[in-house]
Amino acid sequence: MRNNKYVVFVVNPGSTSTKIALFENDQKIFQENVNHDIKELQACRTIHDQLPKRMATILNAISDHHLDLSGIDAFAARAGGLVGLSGGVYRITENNTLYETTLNSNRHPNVLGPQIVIELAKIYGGECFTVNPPDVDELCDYERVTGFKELFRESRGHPLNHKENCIRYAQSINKHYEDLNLICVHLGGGVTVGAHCKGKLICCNDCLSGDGPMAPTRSGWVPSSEIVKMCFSNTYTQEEILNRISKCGGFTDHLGTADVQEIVKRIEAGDEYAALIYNAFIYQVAKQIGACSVVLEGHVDAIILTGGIAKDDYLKKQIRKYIEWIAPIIDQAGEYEMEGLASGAIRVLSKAEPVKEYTGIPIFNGFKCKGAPILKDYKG
Ligand SMILES: Nc1ncnc2c1ncn2[C@@H]1O[C@H](COP(=O)(O)OP(=O)(O)O)[C@@H](O)[C@H]1O
Ligand SMILES: CCCC(=O)OP(=O)(O)O
Repeated sequence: MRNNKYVVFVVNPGSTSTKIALFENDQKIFQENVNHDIKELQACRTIHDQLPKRMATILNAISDHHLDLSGIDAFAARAGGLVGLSGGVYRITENNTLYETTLNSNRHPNVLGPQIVIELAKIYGGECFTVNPPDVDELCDYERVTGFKELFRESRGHPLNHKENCIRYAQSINKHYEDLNLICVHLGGGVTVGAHCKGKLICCNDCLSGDGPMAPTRSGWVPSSEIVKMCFSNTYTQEEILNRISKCGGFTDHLGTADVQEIVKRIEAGDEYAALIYNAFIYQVAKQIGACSVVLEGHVDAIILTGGIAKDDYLKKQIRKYIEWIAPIIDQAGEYEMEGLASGAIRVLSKAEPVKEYTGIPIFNGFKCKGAPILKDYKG
């Protein structure tokens, strides 16, 4: 502690950026967002090969900005690559199951979070946590059912940012998150559109599995039979196809960049193909918002737009035309992931909330109804 305040350093490795921030209690005293060149990241064979670059970015920022980490209480990082789990704050240590699981996952750069904070804690001291990881799973059963009896849908997205945005919006109108029905739209390197029904994220696209709208670095939905044909064409490796779905599909595939500001400049300069792709993206996001409004049976208190792309005025103008009839649109462009990570760590440090230990046992263990296949037959 410093001056009776908890000191927490936050690390957020995203698909297009590394964000860091320093908090004293709920006061953010420093934040830096480093946007990486997507081609440079893709040149790394695995996500784990990105670690030295991301680590150097962070250590340079600490030294360039003379950040004082003395008396640090905790490091909090976005993590990922876990099985479906309940929401909350999870401990990270060098030999716990959570840490080991992220070492063995290559799905998204957020799996680097635990390694980064463990290294920082070795230098500066302090405990390590992650908060509401992307794998938090509160889906309703209808969301899980697919047309293949051995496959079920999982939730993988941005619950940290979704929930922090919903909580803050609820507070702004003197209500509780648990009293409202909200649609939260995270528009970042990955894109998720979720229906929050009285405090539970009951419907959300899995943005790492080709589900939902396309995104700067994700394919989104693509007809399955066409992908199957590509898989068996002897032209692509499994890794190449998976990468196109979850790492370099979407804007990167079509336009060679994940940078929306660059795409908007191209559109303004008359690039018709860039306009087609970006307008189709806006249409796909709007369509998913419509789907969420149906899930909530039309009782939608607000639609919250968040994430880096929500800063784009053109997108906000265009999307409004499709969705303004559903509910008020709340502009919360940017994100509250850093605040969500810091406040989770502080809740645990101050004993306002118990810390959880990750077990590696998935929260969903099969449908409860008579006649449903037993879980070992499913592949999530
Ligand atoms: N001012 C802006 N206007 C439009 N797009 C932006 C702006 N700032 C960032 N973006 C876009 O937002 C996306 C990254 O969003 P962000 O929420 O920071 O993502 P992540 O954490 O997933 O890397 C990128 O496509 C980036 O080009
Ligand atoms: C694992 C899903 C989280 C995600 O997609 O994050 P980014 O949008 O930061 O890539």
